Amino acid sequence: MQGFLPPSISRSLSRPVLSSRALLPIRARVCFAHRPAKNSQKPERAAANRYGIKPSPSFTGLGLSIPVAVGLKAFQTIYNPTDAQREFIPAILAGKDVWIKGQTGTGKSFGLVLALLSKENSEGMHTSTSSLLIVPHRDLAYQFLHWIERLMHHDADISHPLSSTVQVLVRGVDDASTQVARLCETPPQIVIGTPQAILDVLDADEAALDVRSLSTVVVDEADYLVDYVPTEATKTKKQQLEQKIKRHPSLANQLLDRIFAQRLLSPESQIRCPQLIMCSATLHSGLRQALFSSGWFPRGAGNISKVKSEKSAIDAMLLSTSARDDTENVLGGRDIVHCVLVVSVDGEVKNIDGAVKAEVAEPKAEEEESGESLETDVARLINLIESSNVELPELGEEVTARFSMTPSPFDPAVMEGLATAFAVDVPSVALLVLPATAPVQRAVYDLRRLGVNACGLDLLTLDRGRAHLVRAIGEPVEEAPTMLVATLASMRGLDLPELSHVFILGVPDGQQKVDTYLHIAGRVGRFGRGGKVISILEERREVEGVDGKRGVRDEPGQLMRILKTLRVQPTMYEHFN
Ligand SMILES: Nc1ncnc2c1ncn2[C@@H]1O[C@H](COP(=O)(O)OP(=O)(O)OP(=O)(O)O)[C@@H](O)[C@H]1O
Repeated sequence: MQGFLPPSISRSLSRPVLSSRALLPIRARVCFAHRPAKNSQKPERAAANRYGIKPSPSFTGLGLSIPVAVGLKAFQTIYNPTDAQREFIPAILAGKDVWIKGQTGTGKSFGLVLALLSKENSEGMHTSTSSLLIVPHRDLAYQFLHWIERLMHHDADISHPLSSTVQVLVRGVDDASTQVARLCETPPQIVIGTPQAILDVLDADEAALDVRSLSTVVVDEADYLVDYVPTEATKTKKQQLEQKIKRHPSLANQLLDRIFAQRLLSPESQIRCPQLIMCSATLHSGLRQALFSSGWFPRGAGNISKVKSEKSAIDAMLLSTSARDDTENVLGGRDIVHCVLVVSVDGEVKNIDGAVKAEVAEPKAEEEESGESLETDVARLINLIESSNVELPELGEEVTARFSMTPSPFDPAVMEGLATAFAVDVPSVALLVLPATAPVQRAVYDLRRLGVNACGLDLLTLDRGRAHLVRAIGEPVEEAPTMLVATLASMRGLDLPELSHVFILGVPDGQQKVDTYLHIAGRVGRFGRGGKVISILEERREVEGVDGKRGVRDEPGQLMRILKTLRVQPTMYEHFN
């Protein structure tokens, strides 16, 4: 890292100036040369002693630092790296620019964390920030924070504060000046933030986060954050998009332009800039072209290690019907079942035409096995409604009062269908994904009134929200099954281990509908687990447009086109046969 530092900062470093890139073979020695003097025990041994175990050689063999490999013991299901992690972790540690593409839920983001923590000195205090991790939304930032806390601060013995390892920059929690003060007081090894919040801090005080001292910049969910023109767009559409991007570049583009400003100014020179890592389940050729011409990478881009992991780590996890390398639309998860429910104008809920019976018999709820049917489900639902807490304390009295007097934007029949499907099938936690601009609180209110234990997805402030990150799979849950409500803008990349069902209201909107569906569906079926994705749609109907013209809205038709691209055949949701 120090190779990039301005002389003033390099001089101020108390530790020896060594390049992590050049010193991979002696990484452990470099990493631990800077532990606090009070601890004379060799850091490798100290870290291993905390658990009385040796870290897995399969992880340390990749160059992960010993404390990180030991910290993995806090994750009781992680024993060996995936093939993809085996490929990209050494590439990152060697300082290469890397693009990582692989199915949802295959450990890309987690592997990134392991690599970033193993770069430079992962223990003790830091003089400047070495890694910047750019994420699309705050909940993903908190998920990364939570992983790092578990990996590096799992033990009361650890003397340095979490804020010296990692800090989060997101809007709506602290203002920029508080964040600046915190960064100056304790420069963390890693900063995780949304583009907007990082730009806010840079505008408030550029020195608080010196981008020239960064050794690594990571963009997670890169295709969501970075501007690009899809190759399949028509010529006119391409021209429109190119102009729009020129006039209004995304915040991530603005941030990356700022970080790589020197290289953009003199592309021919060999100015050393941070290594740049792009990661997503969907890195299309349009984005790859945009990255090649962005100027952020060194000319020629011969240094890029392209890691494409569909076939390697996760052979066992490929959805057999949808592993299509050519379209780049690959669904993670072997056992994801896709269901589509259509709600008619008069409120009837049924499976979409063409849905097939589930191939493998699903585990049946006790009451179904005893011969009871949907009537029992409905009775259970009515019970839930009667016993539900309609005071909605988390929403506040004022909001509750306002909602009780205003009509809901959600179709009541659709919400009822959703509540029934939830009541009859969800054992623990489900996620409801709304369109990007839909009001989350209103959906929570409507669902609560239907007896659903709903709450807005919030991994920061709600204890029970955060609990969903921590709880181990299969751990008994005390509270009633929960429906976490999020929008399309806030679900990318999230990993909630106990999630079994994702409900999608309507058809994913936006430019890349197929990708969006794939990312939503990818919240379940992670790391070999199963799951159900249930879309709830209005039946095809005539609607009046904003211009007063009448048209047809055909949600079932639109969704079937998406599923066809993914080579997915909808499965019957048996409760609605
Ligand atoms: N080597 C491993 N062995 C077992 N489990 C792992 C391993 N690496 C990661 N995991 C687990 O896999 C889950 C998914 O990881 P992660 O969120 O990194 O996937 P992802 O590929 O980034 O997904 P997405 O594309 O949706 O962002 C996490 O619960 C993580 O703890």
